[in-house]
Amino acid sequence: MSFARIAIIGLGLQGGSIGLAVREFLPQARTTGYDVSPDHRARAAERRLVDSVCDTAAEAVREADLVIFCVPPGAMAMAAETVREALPADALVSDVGSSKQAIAKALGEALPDHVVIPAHPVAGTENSGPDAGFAHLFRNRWCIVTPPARVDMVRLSQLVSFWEALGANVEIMTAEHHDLVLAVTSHLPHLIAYTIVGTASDLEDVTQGEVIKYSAGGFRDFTRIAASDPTMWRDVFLSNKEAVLTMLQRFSEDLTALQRAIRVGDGDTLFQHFTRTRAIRRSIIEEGQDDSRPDFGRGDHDSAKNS
Ligand SMILES: NC(=O)C1=CN([C@@H]2O[C@H](COP(=O)(O)OP(=O)(O)OC[C@H]3O[C@@H](n4cnc5c(N)ncnc54)[C@H](O)[C@@H]3O)[C@@H](O)[C@H]2O)C=CC1
Ligand SMILES: O=C(O)C(=O)Cc1ccc(O)cc1
Repeated sequence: MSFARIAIIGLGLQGGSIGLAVREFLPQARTTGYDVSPDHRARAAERRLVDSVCDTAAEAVREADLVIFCVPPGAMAMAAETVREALPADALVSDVGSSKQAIAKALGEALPDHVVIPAHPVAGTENSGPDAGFAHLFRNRWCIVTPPARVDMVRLSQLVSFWEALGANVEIMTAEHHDLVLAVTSHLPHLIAYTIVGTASDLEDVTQGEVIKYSAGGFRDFTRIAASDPTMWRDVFLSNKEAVLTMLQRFSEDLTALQRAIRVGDGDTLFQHFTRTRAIRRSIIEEGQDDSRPDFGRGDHDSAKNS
Protein backbone atom coordinates (compact mmCIF):
# COMPACT_ATOMS: atom_id res chain seq x y z
CA MET A 1 0.00 0.00 0.00
CA SER A 2 1.45 3.38 -0.96
CA PHE A 3 1.53 6.44 1.26
CA ALA A 4 -1.52 8.74 1.07
CA ARG A 5 -0.36 11.72 3.14
CA ILE A 6 3.28 12.71 3.04
CA ALA A 7 4.71 15.42 5.30
CA ILE A 8 8.00 17.06 4.30
CA ILE A 9 9.95 18.94 6.96
CA GLY A 10 12.48 21.29 5.31
CA LEU A 11 11.51 22.67 1.89
CA GLY A 12 14.93 23.16 0.28
CA LEU A 13 16.57 21.25 -2.57
CA GLN A 14 15.65 17.79 -1.24
CA GLY A 15 12.28 18.56 0.35
CA GLY A 16 11.16 20.65 -2.62
CA SER A 17 12.26 17.99 -5.10
CA ILE A 18 10.38 15.29 -3.19
CA GLY A 19 7.24 17.46 -3.12
CA LEU A 20 7.38 18.10 -6.87
CA ALA A 21 8.25 14.48 -7.64
CA VAL A 22 5.34 13.17 -5.54
CA ARG A 23 2.94 15.45 -7.44
CA GLU A 24 4.26 14.15 -10.77
CA PHE A 25 4.79 10.45 -10.01
CA LEU A 26 2.39 9.71 -7.11
CA PRO A 27 -0.47 12.09 -7.93
CA GLN A 28 -2.91 10.33 -5.59
CA ALA A 29 -0.80 11.29 -2.53
CA ARG A 30 -1.35 14.59 -0.68
CA THR A 31 1.70 16.52 0.53
CA THR A 32 2.10 18.95 3.39
CA GLY A 33 5.29 20.79 4.26
CA TYR A 34 6.96 23.02 6.79
CA ASP A 35 10.20 25.01 6.84
CA VAL A 36 11.61 26.91 9.80
CA SER A 37 12.36 29.91 7.54
CA PRO A 38 9.30 32.10 6.83
CA ASP A 39 10.92 33.20 3.54
CA HIS A 40 11.39 29.61 2.47
CA ARG A 41 7.78 28.81 3.41
CA ALA A 42 6.56 31.72 1.29
CA ARG A 43 8.68 30.70 -1.69
CA ALA A 44 7.68 27.04 -1.30
CA ALA A 45 4.03 28.09 -1.46
CA GLU A 46 4.67 30.22 -4.58
CA ARG A 47 6.39 27.31 -6.32
CA ARG A 48 3.73 24.83 -5.04
CA LEU A 49 6.46 22.51 -3.80
CA VAL A 50 3.81 20.79 -1.65
CA ASP A 51 0.01 20.88 -1.72
CA SER A 52 -0.12 22.73 1.58
CA VAL A 53 2.62 24.76 3.28
CA CYS A 54 1.86 24.81 7.02
CA ASP A 55 2.71 27.42 9.66
CA THR A 56 4.00 24.82 12.12
CA ALA A 57 5.73 21.44 11.85
CA ALA A 58 3.02 19.93 14.08
CA GLU A 59 0.30 21.01 11.66
CA ALA A 60 2.24 19.55 8.72
CA VAL A 61 2.50 16.06 10.25
CA ARG A 62 -0.92 15.83 11.96
CA GLU A 63 -2.45 13.45 9.40
CA ALA A 64 0.75 12.06 7.84
CA ASP A 65 1.43 8.38 7.19
CA LEU A 66 5.00 9.23 6.09
CA VAL A 67 7.15 12.09 7.37
CA ILE A 68 10.48 12.83 5.69
CA PHE A 69 12.98 15.10 7.41
CA CYS A 70 14.85 17.13 4.77
CA VAL A 71 16.85 19.47 7.01
CA PRO A 72 20.64 19.72 7.52
CA PRO A 73 22.07 16.77 9.51
CA GLY A 74 22.62 18.91 12.62
CA ALA A 75 18.98 20.07 12.63
CA MET A 76 17.39 16.58 12.45
CA ALA A 77 17.01 16.12 16.22
CA MET A 78 15.38 19.48 16.79
CA ALA A 79 13.09 19.12 13.77
CA ALA A 80 11.97 15.68 15.01
CA GLU A 81 11.26 17.01 18.50
CA THR A 82 8.95 19.68 17.10
CA VAL A 83 6.61 17.01 15.64
CA ARG A 84 6.68 14.49 18.52
CA GLU A 85 3.31 15.38 20.06
CA ALA A 86 1.42 15.69 16.76
CA LEU A 87 2.79 12.75 14.73
CA PRO A 88 0.26 9.89 14.33
CA ALA A 89 1.48 6.73 16.11
CA ASP A 90 1.53 4.65 12.92
CA ALA A 91 3.33 7.22 10.74
CA LEU A 92 6.62 6.04 9.22
CA VAL A 93 9.57 8.34 9.89
CA SER A 94 12.37 8.80 7.35
CA ASP A 95 14.92 11.38 6.22
CA VAL A 96 17.32 12.19 3.37
CA GLY A 97 20.46 13.08 5.34
CA SER A 98 23.91 12.56 3.82
CA SER A 99 25.23 10.70 6.87
CA LYS A 100 23.24 7.89 8.44
CA GLN A 101 24.43 6.55 11.83
CA ALA A 102 24.27 9.87 13.69
CA ILE A 103 20.94 10.84 12.10
CA ALA A 104 19.35 7.43 12.79
CA LYS A 105 20.36 7.85 16.44
CA ALA A 106 19.04 11.43 16.63
CA LEU A 107 15.67 10.55 15.05
CA GLY A 108 15.32 7.39 17.15
CA GLU A 109 15.96 9.31 20.38
CA ALA A 110 13.61 12.15 19.46
CA LEU A 111 10.81 9.81 18.31
CA PRO A 112 11.28 6.64 20.41
CA ASP A 113 7.75 5.31 19.82
CA HIS A 114 7.83 5.52 16.02
CA VAL A 115 9.25 3.29 13.29
CA VAL A 116 12.28 5.10 11.80
CA ILE A 117 13.79 3.95 8.49
CA PRO A 118 16.51 6.38 7.36
CA ALA A 119 17.36 6.91 3.68
CA HIS A 120 19.80 8.87 1.56
CA PRO A 121 19.05 9.75 -2.06
CA VAL A 122 22.51 10.06 -3.60
CA ALA A 123 21.21 12.81 -5.81
CA GLY A 124 21.83 16.49 -5.48
CA THR A 125 23.43 19.63 -6.78
CA GLU A 126 25.45 22.48 -5.30
CA ASN A 127 22.25 24.55 -5.05
CA SER A 128 20.03 24.84 -2.00
CA GLY A 129 16.81 26.40 -0.78
CA PRO A 130 13.24 26.32 -2.13
CA ASP A 131 14.23 27.51 -5.61
CA ALA A 132 16.65 24.62 -6.11
CA GLY A 133 14.23 21.66 -6.18
CA PHE A 134 13.05 19.86 -9.32
CA ALA A 135 10.85 16.82 -9.88
CA HIS A 136 13.38 14.69 -11.76
CA LEU A 137 16.25 15.02 -9.27
CA PHE A 138 16.01 11.35 -8.28
CA ARG A 139 15.60 9.83 -11.73
CA ASN A 140 18.17 7.06 -12.30
CA ARG A 141 20.00 8.00 -9.10
CA TRP A 142 20.70 5.71 -6.16
CA CYS A 143 18.70 5.97 -2.99
CA ILE A 144 20.35 4.10 -0.11
CA VAL A 145 17.96 2.87 2.57
CA THR A 146 19.52 1.95 5.93
CA PRO A 147 16.92 0.07 8.00
CA PRO A 148 17.56 -0.88 11.64
CA ALA A 149 18.36 -4.56 12.31
CA ARG A 150 14.84 -5.68 13.22
CA VAL A 151 12.81 -3.77 10.69
CA ASP A 152 9.16 -4.30 9.78
CA MET A 153 9.49 -5.68 6.24
CA VAL A 154 6.14 -4.25 5.14
CA ARG A 155 7.19 -0.75 6.15
CA LEU A 156 10.57 -1.23 4.47
CA SER A 157 9.05 -2.32 1.18
CA GLN A 158 6.60 0.62 1.33
CA LEU A 159 9.54 3.03 1.59
CA VAL A 160 11.47 1.24 -1.17
CA SER A 161 8.43 1.47 -3.48
CA PHE A 162 8.10 5.17 -2.65
CA TRP A 163 11.65 5.94 -3.80
CA GLU A 164 11.30 3.72 -6.85
CA ALA A 165 8.16 5.64 -7.83
CA LEU A 166 10.22 8.84 -7.71
CA GLY A 167 12.64 7.27 -10.21
CA ALA A 168 15.42 6.14 -7.88
CA ASN A 169 17.26 2.80 -7.83
CA VAL A 170 17.15 1.59 -4.25
CA GLU A 171 20.01 -0.14 -2.43
CA ILE A 172 19.72 -1.44 1.14
CA MET A 173 22.69 -1.50 3.53
CA THR A 174 23.58 -0.83 7.16
CA ALA A 175 24.03 2.75 8.29
CA GLU A 176 27.61 1.92 9.28
CA HIS A 177 28.50 0.65 5.81
CA HIS A 178 26.76 3.63 4.21
CA ASP A 179 28.84 6.07 6.23
CA LEU A 180 32.13 4.40 5.25
CA VAL A 181 31.29 4.23 1.55
CA LEU A 182 29.92 7.76 1.33
CA ALA A 183 32.89 9.11 3.28
CA VAL A 184 35.11 8.19 0.35
CA THR A 185 32.74 8.68 -2.60
CA SER A 186 31.07 11.93 -1.52
CA HIS A 187 32.31 13.49 1.70
CA LEU A 188 36.05 13.34 0.96
CA PRO A 189 35.64 14.73 -2.59
CA HIS A 190 33.73 17.68 -1.14
CA LEU A 191 36.48 18.25 1.44
CA ILE A 192 39.10 18.17 -1.33
CA ALA A 193 37.10 20.66 -3.41
CA TYR A 194 36.66 23.01 -0.44
CA THR A 195 40.40 22.76 0.21
CA ILE A 196 41.71 23.27 -3.31
CA VAL A 197 39.44 26.23 -4.05
CA GLY A 198 40.52 27.84 -0.78
CA THR A 199 44.19 27.15 -1.52
CA ALA A 200 43.92 28.59 -5.04
CA SER A 201 42.17 31.65 -3.70
CA ASP A 202 44.88 32.14 -1.05
CA LEU A 203 47.46 31.97 -3.86
CA GLU A 204 45.80 34.81 -5.78
CA ASP A 205 48.39 37.25 -4.36
CA VAL A 206 51.15 35.19 -5.95
CA THR A 207 49.42 34.51 -9.25
CA GLN A 208 47.76 37.93 -9.56
CA GLY A 209 44.31 36.77 -10.57
CA GLU A 210 45.38 34.07 -12.98
CA VAL A 211 43.97 31.21 -10.93
CA ILE A 212 40.42 32.46 -11.42
CA LYS A 213 41.06 33.80 -14.95
CA TYR A 214 42.32 30.44 -16.24
CA SER A 215 39.98 28.32 -14.18
CA ALA A 216 39.07 25.95 -16.99
CA GLY A 217 38.18 22.27 -16.81
CA GLY A 218 39.12 20.53 -13.58
CA PHE A 219 39.32 23.58 -11.36
CA ARG A 220 35.91 24.83 -12.54
CA ASP A 221 34.40 21.48 -11.51
CA PHE A 222 35.95 21.91 -8.06
CA THR A 223 34.44 25.41 -7.74
CA ARG A 224 30.97 23.98 -8.43
CA ILE A 225 31.33 21.45 -5.62
CA ALA A 226 32.90 24.04 -3.30
CA ALA A 227 29.82 26.25 -3.78
CA SER A 228 27.72 23.65 -1.89
CA ASP A 229 25.79 24.72 1.20
CA PRO A 230 28.14 25.54 4.14
CA THR A 231 25.64 24.63 6.88
CA MET A 232 24.86 21.24 5.39
CA TRP A 233 28.49 20.34 4.76
CA ARG A 234 29.68 21.49 8.18
CA ASP A 235 27.06 19.12 9.61
CA VAL A 236 28.01 16.26 7.26
CA PHE A 237 31.65 16.32 8.39
CA LEU A 238 30.76 16.64 12.07
CA SER A 239 28.14 13.87 11.88
CA ASN A 240 30.35 11.40 9.95
CA LYS A 241 33.57 12.32 11.72
CA GLU A 242 35.08 8.84 12.29
CA ALA A 243 34.58 7.52 8.76
CA VAL A 244 35.78 10.76 7.17
CA LEU A 245 38.93 10.81 9.32
CA THR A 246 39.63 7.14 8.47
CA MET A 247 39.31 7.81 4.73
CA LEU A 248 41.29 11.06 4.99
CA GLN A 249 44.16 9.20 6.63
CA ARG A 250 44.20 6.68 3.80
CA PHE A 251 43.94 9.47 1.20
CA SER A 252 46.91 11.37 2.63
CA GLU A 253 49.04 8.21 2.54
CA ASP A 254 48.19 7.70 -1.14
CA LEU A 255 48.82 11.38 -1.87
CA THR A 256 52.20 11.15 -0.18
CA ALA A 257 53.09 8.15 -2.36
CA LEU A 258 52.32 10.15 -5.52
CA GLN A 259 54.21 13.14 -4.12
CA ARG A 260 57.23 10.91 -3.64
CA ALA A 261 56.93 9.50 -7.17
CA ILE A 262 57.02 13.05 -8.56
CA ARG A 263 59.97 14.03 -6.37
CA VAL A 264 62.10 11.01 -7.33
CA GLY A 265 61.01 11.05 -10.98
CA ASP A 266 59.24 7.66 -10.75
CA GLY A 267 57.23 7.94 -13.98
CA ASP A 268 56.16 4.28 -13.91
CA THR A 269 54.29 4.72 -10.62
CA LEU A 270 52.52 7.83 -11.92
CA PHE A 271 51.66 6.19 -15.25
CA GLN A 272 50.32 3.02 -13.64
CA HIS A 273 48.22 4.98 -11.18
CA PHE A 274 46.71 7.22 -13.86
CA THR A 275 46.02 4.20 -16.10
CA ARG A 276 44.12 2.50 -13.28
CA THR A 277 42.01 5.58 -12.52
CA ARG A 278 41.23 6.14 -16.21
CA ALA A 279 39.84 2.57 -16.36
CA ILE A 280 37.60 3.33 -13.37
CA ARG A 281 36.11 6.37 -15.12
CA ARG A 282 35.52 4.35 -18.28
CA SER A 283 33.79 1.54 -16.39
CA ILE A 284 31.47 4.09 -14.73
CA ILE A 285 30.46 5.42 -18.16
CA GLU A 286 29.92 1.87 -19.48
CA GLU A 287 27.56 1.21 -16.56
CA GLY A 288 25.54 4.26 -17.61
CA GLN A 289 26.36 6.32 -14.52
CA ASP A 290 27.96 9.21 -16.38
CA ASP A 291 26.59 12.51 -15.05
CA SER A 292 27.26 14.24 -18.34
CA ARG A 293 24.71 12.09 -20.15
CA PRO A 294 21.75 14.05 -21.56
CA ASP A 295 19.12 12.74 -19.12
CA PHE A 296 21.05 13.66 -15.97
CA GLY A 297 18.80 15.74 -13.71
CA ARG A 298 20.88 18.92 -13.57
CA GLY A 299 20.39 19.60 -17.27
CA ASP A 300 16.64 19.11 -17.58
CA HIS A 301 15.11 21.68 -15.27
CA ASP A 302 14.90 25.40 -15.33
CA SER A 303 14.87 26.56 -11.77
CA ALA A 304 18.00 25.39 -9.92
CA LYS A 305 19.18 28.58 -8.29
CA ASN A 306 20.91 29.23 -5.03
CA SER A 307 18.78 30.40 -2.15
N1 LIG B 1 22.30 19.08 -1.25
C1 LIG B 1 22.43 17.86 -1.73
O1 LIG B 1 22.92 17.71 -2.85
C2 LIG B 1 21.96 16.69 -0.92
C3 LIG B 1 21.54 16.83 0.39
N2 LIG B 1 21.15 15.74 1.13
C4 LIG B 1 20.73 15.90 2.52
O2 LIG B 1 19.43 16.46 2.49
C5 LIG B 1 19.22 17.27 3.63
C6 LIG B 1 18.69 18.61 3.16
O3 LIG B 1 19.61 19.17 2.26
P1 LIG B 1 19.16 20.24 1.17
O4 LIG B 1 17.76 20.05 0.78
O5 LIG B 1 20.22 20.22 0.14
O6 LIG B 1 19.32 21.56 2.03
P2 LIG B 1 18.60 22.98 1.83
O7 LIG B 1 19.44 23.97 2.55
O8 LIG B 1 18.29 23.20 0.40
O9 LIG B 1 17.21 22.78 2.61
C7 LIG B 1 17.13 22.57 3.99
C8 LIG B 1 15.92 23.32 4.50
O10 LIG B 1 15.69 22.96 5.84
C9 LIG B 1 15.22 24.11 6.53
N3 LIG B 1 15.38 23.87 7.96
C10 LIG B 1 16.52 23.95 8.71
N4 LIG B 1 16.26 23.61 9.99
C11 LIG B 1 14.93 23.29 10.05
C12 LIG B 1 14.06 22.86 11.09
N5 LIG B 1 14.50 22.66 12.34
N6 LIG B 1 12.75 22.66 10.79
C13 LIG B 1 12.29 22.86 9.54
N7 LIG B 1 13.06 23.29 8.52
C14 LIG B 1 14.37 23.49 8.77
C15 LIG B 1 16.03 25.25 5.94
O11 LIG B 1 15.40 26.51 6.16
C16 LIG B 1 16.10 24.84 4.47
O12 LIG B 1 15.05 25.43 3.72
C17 LIG B 1 20.55 17.34 4.37
O13 LIG B 1 20.48 16.52 5.51
C18 LIG B 1 21.57 16.81 3.38
O14 LIG B 1 22.61 16.14 4.01
C19 LIG B 1 21.06 14.49 0.57
C20 LIG B 1 21.43 14.30 -0.74
C21 LIG B 1 21.95 15.38 -1.57
O1 LIG C 1 26.48 18.10 -6.54
C1 LIG C 1 27.13 17.05 -6.44
O2 LIG C 1 28.03 16.73 -7.23
C2 LIG C 1 26.84 16.12 -5.32
O3 LIG C 1 27.67 15.32 -4.97
C3 LIG C 1 25.49 16.22 -4.70
C4 LIG C 1 25.31 15.45 -3.44
C5 LIG C 1 25.59 16.06 -2.24
C6 LIG C 1 25.36 15.38 -1.06
C7 LIG C 1 24.88 14.10 -1.09
O4 LIG C 1 24.66 13.46 0.07
C8 LIG C 1 24.60 13.47 -2.28
C9 LIG C 1 24.80 14.16 -3.46
